[in-house]
Amino acid sequence: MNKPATALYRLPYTDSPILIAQLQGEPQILTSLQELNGRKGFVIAPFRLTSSTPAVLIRPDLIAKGWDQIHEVLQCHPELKPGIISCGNESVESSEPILKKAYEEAFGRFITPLRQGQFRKLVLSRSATYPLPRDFSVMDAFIRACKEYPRMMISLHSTPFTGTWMGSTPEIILSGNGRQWHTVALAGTVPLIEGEENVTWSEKNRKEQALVTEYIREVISRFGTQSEEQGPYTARAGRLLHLKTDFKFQIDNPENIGNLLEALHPTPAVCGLPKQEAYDFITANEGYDRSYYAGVIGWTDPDGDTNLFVNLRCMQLTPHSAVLYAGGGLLPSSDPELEWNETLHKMATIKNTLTPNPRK
Ligand SMILES: C=C(O[C@@H]1C=C(C(=O)O)C=C[C@H]1O)C(=O)O
Repeated sequence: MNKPATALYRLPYTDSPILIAQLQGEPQILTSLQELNGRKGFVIAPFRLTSSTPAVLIRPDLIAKGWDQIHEVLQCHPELKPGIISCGNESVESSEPILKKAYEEAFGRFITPLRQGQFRKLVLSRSATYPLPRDFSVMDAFIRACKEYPRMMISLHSTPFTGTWMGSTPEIILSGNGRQWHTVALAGTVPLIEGEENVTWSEKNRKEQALVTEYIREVISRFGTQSEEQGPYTARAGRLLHLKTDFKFQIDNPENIGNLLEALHPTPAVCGLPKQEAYDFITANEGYDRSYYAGVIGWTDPDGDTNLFVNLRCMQLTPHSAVLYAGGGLLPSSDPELEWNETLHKMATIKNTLTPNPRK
């Protein structure tokens, strides 16, 4: 029998994780984000829906809140324990020079149409595979991520359809309840150096983020009333800084947030502009499958709180390896070396949780 579908997550600025588990049957497969209208559960949706990467909804047969309750539940239901413990020793590590060469080639495919004016922005991403350290415990990694990244949403989810993923994302796609909703335009990245959060943002970073703001403003104007905008301001995410604009808005019918989600996802923070063309271009030219990276994860409840995030700074776990994912927004002025370094910095967010003594 398959292991039950589970999701363990910790919201930003809280210290109380939540465990959701479906005890009977398989999670529901969704054919679009719109199908979330009126539905409750933990969502795992890919960047692009395919038959091998469906969107799924974990039905909350069991909900445990806080470590005490979670430990109690795991004692009664050991089958819900996140199961990956490393078997070590497989040689799975991707070679960095090979990865960099593939990235530079993809960069070349992306930058040409950007410079020809076919796109205003394109997000280029990549993956890298690392062996899991001997005795790796995913639960320990989750706890380390919770401690290390108090401002991020930490998640660890596993279903027979989607596999096991862990991540620390800084990006809300949609949160709220009743009529009050919140989303963000998050883009532009620099490393945090000696804790200094007061940085001057380059023209490229400001432009990149402004394009996301413009897009989200337009989507909200179609769905919401009374939108309030705050930003852009500098927001810390682990050892990185981003530019962020908050949108607070009202919607009349929270039953239909699936429609809004379908319109928002994927935003130009992970895709590009114009949206559909960028989406098709990325699918055809990025050179790998993003799978659940840059998709949507989180809790949705038409009668309570909804907290949905973009699945970033994440990895897929197998018994031997972790596949890490990261990307960044390209504009016509982008430089390949800087963009490659940005993917290294972003990957380090989740890579640092693999071992007990990460790089400081
Ligand atoms: C694409 C990622 O992050 C997104 C892209 C950013 C950028 O291009 O600067 C910044 C934050 C996120 O919206 C990622 O983490 O992989």
